[in-house]
This record gives sequence, structure tokens and C-alpha cells, in this order.
Amino acid sequence: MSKATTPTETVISIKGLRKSFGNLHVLRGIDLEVKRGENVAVLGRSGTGKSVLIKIMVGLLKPDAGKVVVLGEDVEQLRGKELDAFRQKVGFSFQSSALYDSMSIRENLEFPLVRNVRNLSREDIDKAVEKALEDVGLSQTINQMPSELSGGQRKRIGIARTLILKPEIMLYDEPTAGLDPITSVEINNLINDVRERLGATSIIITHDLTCAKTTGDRVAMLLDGKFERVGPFDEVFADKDERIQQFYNYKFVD
Ligand SMILES: Nc1ncnc2c1ncn2[C@@H]1O[C@H](COP(=O)(O)OP(=O)(O)OP(=O)(O)O)[C@@H](O)[C@H]1O
Repeated sequence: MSKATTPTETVISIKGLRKSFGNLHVLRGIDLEVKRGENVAVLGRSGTGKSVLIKIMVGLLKPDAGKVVVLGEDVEQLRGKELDAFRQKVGFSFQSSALYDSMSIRENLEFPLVRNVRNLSREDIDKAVEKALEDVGLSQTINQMPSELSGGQRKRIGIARTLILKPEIMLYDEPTAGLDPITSVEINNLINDVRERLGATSIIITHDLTCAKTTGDRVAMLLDGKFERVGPFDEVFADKDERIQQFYNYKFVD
């Protein structure tokens, strides 16, 4: 992970982004700028297009209009090796932890390294795996199988598997979905820890208000296909707009 050398550098710039599926207009003009080292939580109800946004950011989906520039790259223009290199710099932690059930934790973590980084010695790989597990506080699970771990532990291993490639940007898709409140707190702390220790810039997609409040320097509220409010959590939710208050009142947050 590169250290934050220029804290004011914009590393994610999204302008006028639109995406529809047939008559379903999901993203209707998204604008967002994220600085290096910043954590932005994207909040929105189910089906508002949060995952679509993340997929466009890593080049898995093409936008209909608008521009997405990440780490200086116009994502839509990237192909082949350039796209592969870009995806190493932008870690994508899936909603489901997406671990390979037939592989041990060690093998799960080795997989992205062996596939993406050439000429690594056995020792380099072992060290990287051990460090990634240490970063998520799960060193003791190295020889276990995914089925032996709890949901929260699997999430952390999924995050470790993304971190092992030392991405400059982390995209978390619903990191606390399906977890109990205490395990969710552990994941929120881990996201903050990753940012503090590794200087990562992160986008955290969530409909969990506690997660957004704990991890986001700013929250971006996705409503009707646009970021209607972007700012610190308390400012965004001080807004009297009925749609924002509805979202706030629906979920308990302390
Ligand atoms: N490839 C696709 N083809 C057609 N429709 C799609 C496709 N991907 C997403 N959609 C639709 O776009 C809308 C937004 O989906 P998305 O997965 O981004 O929602 P979300 O905000 O992440 O929701 P959730 O919180 O439930 O994960 C949904 O109505 C979904 O059915």
C-alpha cells in the first residue's frame, strides 16, 4: 500500500455518471471526489445502485454516460494488461466473502498473489500471507478451512485476501451485511485500522448506519440515482428531507 504522500490529491473522480438497465434508470448523474487517505461511506437502500457504482469503478460494468477517473486512469478506457494492473491497485472486497471452500485459508490468501505477482519466492509468499493474516487479527486460522470459520472471520479473511495485493484503494461492498452487531463493530474497526495503518483510501458501500458513521469521514447518500447529500454523517442526517429522515429512523444508530 503506498503511503499518503499528497493528502490533497484526488484519487477518485466521478462526474455525471449514468447507468440504466432497459427502462430501469439506476444511476442518474453521480458526482463524487475522494482524496487520498479518505474513507467515504456510500449509503442507500437496497437496489439503489450501490453495487453497480462499485462495478463501474473497477471496470466490470460500462457506464452509459459520465466519467470515472481512478488513480489518474479513465476506467472505461482500460483494457487487457492495463486493466489487470489497475485492478491490483483497487482492491474489491465482495459482499459475499467469496472464499474458495476447497482451499485452506493459506491457499485462499496465496491465490491472488500467485495469480497477479510474478517471480515471488516461497518465502515472499509465506511472509505476505502471514502479514495479511496478522493485519486482520487471524494468524491462528492459517491452516483452517473456510467452513471452520465464523461469518465475521470469513469476512476478515476476504478483506485480508484483498489487502495482500497492497491496493491503494479499497472498495468494500456491504462489509457488515449478515453479521451480528458485535461482529459488525469488529469489521468497522478493521476498516478504520486498515486506513490508519496502511493509508488506504476507501469506499464503503453499506446500508448499515453504524458502519457508515464509524468508518466514513464523509457519507454520500444515494437517493433516486444521485448523491443527494455528501458530508459528515451528522450533517447529512441533520437534514429534514423526509427521504433522509426515513432512512435514518428506519435503522437504529447510537
Ligand atoms: N447486470 C444487470 N442487469 C440488469 N439489471 C441490473 C444489473 N445489475 C444491477 N441491476 C439492477 O440495478 C439495480 C441496482 O442494483 P445494485 O446491485 O447496485 O443495488 P444495491 O444498491 O447494491 O442493492 P443491495 O443493497 O440490495 O445490494 C437493481 O434493481 C438491480 O436489479
